[in-house]
Amino acid sequence: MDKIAQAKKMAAERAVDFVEDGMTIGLGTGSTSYFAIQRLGERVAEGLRIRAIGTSKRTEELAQAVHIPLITFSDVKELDLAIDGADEVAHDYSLTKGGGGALLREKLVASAARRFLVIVDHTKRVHHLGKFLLPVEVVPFAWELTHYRIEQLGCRATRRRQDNGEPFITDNHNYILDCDFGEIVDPPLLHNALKALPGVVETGLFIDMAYAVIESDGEHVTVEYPKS
Ligand SMILES: O=C[C@H](O)[C@H](O)[C@H](O)COP(=O)(O)O
Repeated sequence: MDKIAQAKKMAAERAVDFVEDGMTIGLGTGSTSYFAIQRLGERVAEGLRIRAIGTSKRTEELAQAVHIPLITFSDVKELDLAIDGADEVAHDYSLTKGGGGALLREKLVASAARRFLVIVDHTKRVHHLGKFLLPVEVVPFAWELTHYRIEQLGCRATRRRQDNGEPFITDNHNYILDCDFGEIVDPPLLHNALKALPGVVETGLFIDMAYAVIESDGEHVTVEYPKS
């Protein structure tokens, strides 16, 4: 396992230490969350009783494969904990998410969690967000108009494609526009401007959501609590 994968694994496994018997858990999407799901599966095999909601179809499949019982928001309206990765973490703990296209479900799940644990390797830390293109989920109808209006806000936006060249379609049957705004110095301002556009479903900006940021460089793990 390379150093970055080791860092992701260490951060993910530290997050799973927060999980207690009987909890309801939001399961993130991506290569870092993968390690959390695997570790949770081990603990479930040892007798831990949890119920979980996945943030993508891929995550639901991974959870089922390790026998984590899945529920839906018809069963609960609040989760004890959500664990998820991020594409960037800024100095003010705002996040960019959606590199895997799961941002809408991820934001819904994180917003329902009493504590949202962000798990990252050290390469994800930045001063201001923006090196990683900002994913914005848009409805397919009139996406060209939404694309135009988003670019009018001051970015270059590209509709995400799959490896085979076809448009990437989210689990919610929408498109993703990857937006290059340069350095994002005021994430709430940008988020609000994007959300005001008809056709924008959600942005990958996660602001004031993290309860803890758990970071590893593959040797050490640090836990920061932004809200304390
Ligand atoms: O849509 C994907 C998610 O926001 C991921 O949490 C994010 O892209 C980080 O993924 P990874 O852990 O693979 O770097």
